[in-house]
Amino acid sequence: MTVFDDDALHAMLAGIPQWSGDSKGISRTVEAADFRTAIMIVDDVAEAAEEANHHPDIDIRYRTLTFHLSTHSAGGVTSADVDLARSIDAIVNSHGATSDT
Ligand SMILES: C[C@H](O)[C@H](O)[C@H]1CNC2=NC(N)=NC(=O)C2=N1
Repeated sequence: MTVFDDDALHAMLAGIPQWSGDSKGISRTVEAADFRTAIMIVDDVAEAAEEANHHPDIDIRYRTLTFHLSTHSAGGVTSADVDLARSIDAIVNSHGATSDT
């Protein structure tokens, strides 16, 4: 899988504006209504990750979740990360969570 260089990544990030990062990895932090909702989001993301065979690193702090995406095997950010970012955005939206800014 092709790793995005800085220019390509910058262009990709324009399509997933809630994500930021660099060529090593991208991340997004969200805040859920409560801890249970945060864990439900993690559970749904786990399903999406298994389906895609592509897995995020997830940091859980009470109701704040941070998702980190990179393609370990490729050593950078690839289209698999951008695809999973879009899936995570949809899941987060479906649970009414918002970006923690
Ligand atoms: C064997 C299996 O396909 C690999 O280990 C997959 C699983 N999930 C993965 N997830 C991520 N983020 N990067 C990978 O390189 C990766 N590799």
